[in-house]
Amino acid sequence: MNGSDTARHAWIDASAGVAGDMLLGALLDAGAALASVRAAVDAVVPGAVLITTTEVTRAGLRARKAHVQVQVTDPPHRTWASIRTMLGAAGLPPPVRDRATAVFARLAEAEARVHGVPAERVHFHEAGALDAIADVVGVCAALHDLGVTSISASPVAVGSGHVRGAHGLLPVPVPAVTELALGWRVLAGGPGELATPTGMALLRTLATSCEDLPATTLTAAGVGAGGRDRPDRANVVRVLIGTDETAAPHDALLLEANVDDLDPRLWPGVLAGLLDNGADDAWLVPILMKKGRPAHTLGVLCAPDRAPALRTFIFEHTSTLGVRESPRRKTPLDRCFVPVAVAGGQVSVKVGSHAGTIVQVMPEFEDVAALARRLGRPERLLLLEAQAAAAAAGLLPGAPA
Ligand SMILES: O=C([S-])c1cc(C(=O)S)c[n+]([C@@H]2O[C@H](COP(=O)(O)O)[C@@H](O)[C@H]2O)c1
Ligand code: NI
Repeated sequence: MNGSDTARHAWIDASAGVAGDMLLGALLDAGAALASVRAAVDAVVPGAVLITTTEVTRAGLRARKAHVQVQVTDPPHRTWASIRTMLGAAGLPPPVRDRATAVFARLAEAEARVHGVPAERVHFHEAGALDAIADVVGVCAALHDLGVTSISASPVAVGSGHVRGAHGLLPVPVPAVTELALGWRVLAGGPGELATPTGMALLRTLATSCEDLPATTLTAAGVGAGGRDRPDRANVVRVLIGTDETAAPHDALLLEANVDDLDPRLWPGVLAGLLDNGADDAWLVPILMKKGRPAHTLGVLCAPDRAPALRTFIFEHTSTLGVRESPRRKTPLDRCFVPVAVAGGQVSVKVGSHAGTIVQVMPEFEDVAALARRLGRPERLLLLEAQAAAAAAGLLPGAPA
């Protein structure tokens, strides 16, 4: 994943439609590493699919086509419940696992409503299941690799007419897309099936608002191709990624809970687990509660899209009966990490700047501690040496960033 913790917003242009492989192609075209995508998909369905890309043209525009080739003969039918288990057991980075699970849950709920069966019993058919796993896990891994922290999307062209599939002739938008589109702006946009269930489930789960391209500093763009080439309109999904270089305040949520009855030995694991699950920060404040009980307030700061997973984590790992939350404005400094050499090794130095001037220079303490252990030297001295090395490299408060 991109090493910086700068906020990155991805805007999906679905004005010509959306499908899972188109979105995957667009994110790979925007710079996501194919190796990261393959590793994530392979962790869920080892050796079952091969993902490649080719450059193609669609109505004369260059675009990247993602190909998902199924490598196994006779793949099994998979229920939503079995896919959820596979995603949970694959050892994916938590944001990838949680986003992919949420997308499949939404897809399964839509199919369940359309077919009138419980979501737990929804089947993803044979090769289609592997295809959908590759698209969903691949897209979530690509977003993670690109360091995307928030997503919005345009209105979606869903198509018109009819399409022939496992259920015979279906009207377009197909029923699952119609379910998934509830609450989103859509238009026909042309003949044929322009939005597929997997593409629509990805968009509806990952994007938090339907909007025109928001004001941003564009840093990357990718074009993902659909299967067919139409002369009248490029059959593509575009992804535009912006980085807020001025580090303007952005939305965050503060989750809080007062707890007076958790075994104190559990708290370090809780705080570490919250950070592993995407919290920006997690801390405890000692308090005196009702009835004179010594207790703690757990505080968790996070991006809004991480709140559902973090709320669940708090309920599973602490004894609280509720979590309150409040919106916060965050103004982060622009940050980057610079490696500096010290006797016997290297330490990463976090450099914070504001309006083009360095204001904070701090060696990463974990690096210092690890090097001190390896060299058998005092942490205090290595910390001073790293600060001196940073200063010698011109990394000083007041210097231009
Ligand atoms: O297999 C099923 S249950 C199925 C349901 C529906 C409904 O709308 S219900 C639609 N389809 C069609 O399958 C292909 C593949 O879709 P992906 O999302 O996997 O790309 C597509 O044409 C759907 O309309 C299948
Ligand atoms: Ni269906």
